[in-house]
This record gives sequence, C-alpha cells and structure tokens, in this order.
Amino acid sequence: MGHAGKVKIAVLGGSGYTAVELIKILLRHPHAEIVAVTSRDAQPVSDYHPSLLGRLDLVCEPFDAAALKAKGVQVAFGCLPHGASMEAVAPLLDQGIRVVDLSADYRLRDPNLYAEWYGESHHDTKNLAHAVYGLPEIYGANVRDARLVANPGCYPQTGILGLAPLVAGKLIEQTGIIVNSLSGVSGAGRTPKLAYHFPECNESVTAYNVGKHRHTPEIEQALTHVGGSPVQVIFTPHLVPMDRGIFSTIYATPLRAVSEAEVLAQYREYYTGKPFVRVRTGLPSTKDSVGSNFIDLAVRVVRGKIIVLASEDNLIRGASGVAVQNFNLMHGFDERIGF
Ligand SMILES: NC(=O)C1=CN([C@@H]2O[C@H](COP(=O)(O)OP(=O)(O)OC[C@H]3O[C@@H](n4cnc5c(N)ncnc54)[C@H](OP(=O)(O)O)[C@@H]3O)[C@@H](O)[C@H]2O)C=CC1
Ligand SMILES: CC(=O)N[C@@H](CCC(=O)OP(=O)(O)O)C(=O)O
Repeated sequence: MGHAGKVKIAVLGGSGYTAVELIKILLRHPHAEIVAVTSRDAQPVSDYHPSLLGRLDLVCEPFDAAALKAKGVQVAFGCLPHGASMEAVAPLLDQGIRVVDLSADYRLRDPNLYAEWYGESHHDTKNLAHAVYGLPEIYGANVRDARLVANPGCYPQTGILGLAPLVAGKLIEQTGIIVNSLSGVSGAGRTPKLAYHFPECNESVTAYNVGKHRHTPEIEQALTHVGGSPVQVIFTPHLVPMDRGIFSTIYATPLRAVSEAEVLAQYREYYTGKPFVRVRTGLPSTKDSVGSNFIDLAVRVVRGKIIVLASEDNLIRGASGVAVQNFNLMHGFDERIGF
C-alpha cells in the first residue's frame, strides 16, 4: 500500500475518454493513489485533460510493466483499445500487478468467439482462462480474488442487467429478444473518425453494425450463464447526437401472462442490495444517470410483450465507474466508495 494505506494505481491510455473519467473518480477515492499514467506521448496528463489542472500533477510515461512495478503499482486500469490491451495485460500480470481491463479483450470466454466477432485471433489465452467478467451485480463474488478483471462493455450492461431478472425467473422466451440501444458519441472514444465528425453525426441518428455488433455475444454469454441455457438477442446499436449516455429499449416475450406489478416485483427482488441499480416506476432518461454510476431500469407490459427500459452513462457506469466498483470489490471495500 502507498500513502496511509492507499492502493498504488497506474492508468494506461491516459489521453482517452475513459482514462479521464477514471482519474476523476480515483482522485476522490480515499484508498487509491494514482502513481503513474501511461501514454504513447510523454505529455503532462493535464495537457490532455485540462479539467485535471491542479488536481493531478503527473507526466505521462511510456508503458513499461517493470517500471510500473518498480514504482510500487499494485493495480493497473487498462483504458486501451482492444487488441492493444492484451499486449499490456500479460506483462503486467507477469509482474504481479492486478489488472482491471476496460477493453473487450478478456470478456468472451471462448477465444473462437473472440476471433469470430473481433476479426483477429486471441493471443493471450493463458490469461483469458482465469479472467473474471466484472459485472458486479452478477459476478461480484468472483471479483474479489481476481488477478484480471474483464470490465464489462457499455451496451452489454444495459442488455444483461435489463434482462437478467426475467431470464433468472424463467419468465421469457430465450430467443428473439430485441435490444435496441442508443449511444452518445463518446462511446466511440476520442480517436477521430469521419462518422464522429460534428457535421456527420450532429442532428442525425443512425443504426450501425446491424446484426454484427461485437457486443451481441457478450450479452448472450452472460444471459446464457444466468439462464442456464442458450439465450439469443438481436442487438441493434444507434449513434445519437449526444456527448454521452446510453438508452436501451428491450422487448421480450413472456412464457405466460404476466402483470406489470409482478414483473416489477421480480426486478426489485433481484436487485435488492445492489446499490447502483435503480428499479424505477417512472421512465428513465439519460439525463438522470449521466455523471453517475447508476443504471436505471423500468418495465412495462404492452400487448403481451415485456418492455424494459435501461439507461446509464457509457463512460462511468459503462466503463470507468464500474471499473472502480470492481476495484472496491477486489480490495474488500464498500462498492460505493469513490462515487
Ligand atoms: N468510450 C466508452 O464509452 C467505452 C469504452 N470502453 C473501452 O475502453 C477502452 C478505452 O476507451 P476510450 O477511452 O473510449 O478510448 P479512447 O480512444 O478515448 O482512448 C484510448 C487510448 O488508448 C491509447 N491508444 C490508442 N491506440 C493505441 C494503440 N494502438 N496502442 C496503444 N495505445 C493506444 C491512446 O492513448 P495514448 O494516446 O495516451 O497512448 C488512446 O487515447 C476501449 O477498449 C473501449 O472499447 C468500454 C466501455 C465504454
Ligand atoms: C458509439 C460507439 O461507437 N460505441 C462503441 C462502443 C464500444 C465500446 O466502447 O465498447 P468495447 O469496450 O466493447 O469496445 C461501439 O459501438 O463500438
């Protein structure tokens, strides 16, 4: 431990959007001390993120697992793109540094599934085998002893937490489930690309990767585990002209006639004692959860279908916030610390 028993932390990929959100949460955390931020460019962190001026006086350094170990780093948060992330995770683990990986590299248990959906083969199957999927509300008990936490994807959290009570309660048909999701543009990260250029995406809404988005198998993997038999979803993401926030509308077919009150009761029971899931009677909007680690859920029964509405901040609950929630669980801290 570092100062006054604080855990020493490195943040990788310092110039990015999830990194800055993570740093802001960790600066408030009483048991965390950021001792290193890595980047491919040696700039002060506050040059990348002026919002950190006067709050974090570190210069970014190139990634070097041995150098991080020499600084006493105990936990590294990987805020790198998938593919690049697995290059960093293996040497960190070799140094005995625990890792929370915000990328998708260690989320899918089956490396063949990774190759199929990510278009490249997985080359760290050794560590994939012991990675824990870090969705605290479902896998929290496994996180505490994990050396490598695969932080969950932003969209998948709305799909998985939105459907888990129905799947666990054997209330719905497990195929043909529709998950329609809307995301703000920060979901695509900070690296510029034509589709995210202001005149391209402002005042416009579009679906993308229809039928082939890589979050489909991630949602199915967790729900199949919850349900004990295969679950299939049709996941359609949309880009909407907002900075941040995800809103998912989910349609499922009940196996028998259900009332809204019964479905609501099932959600309330399933999420009892889960401080970051708010089961609401009113309809959520992204404004209610942006800036927080909450995921908001509401349910309706309409013409024989169950409709679930799920909303979160993609950068906090969808990435950096749930990463700190996992960090808390890894150290036996109250999961609410830092928020
Ligand atoms: N944005 C979101 O809402 C969510 C993102 N995620 C995942 O979190 C991770 C980080 O996302 P985000 O912060 O949005 O992404 P950004 O693009 O904003 O940041 C990623 C950072 O990684 C570094 N980087 C980029 N390319 C490479 C490379 N080839 N090799 C090494 N480092 C590289 C860069 O930092 P530098 O230039 O300093 O080296 C870059 O700023 C990704 O895996 C993403 O999929 C997960 C959930 C939600
Ligand atoms: C709007 C937008 O482009 N969103 C990103 C979200 C992906 C993400 O950040 O999640 P991973 O960690 O699984 O890569 C996308 O659809 O690719």
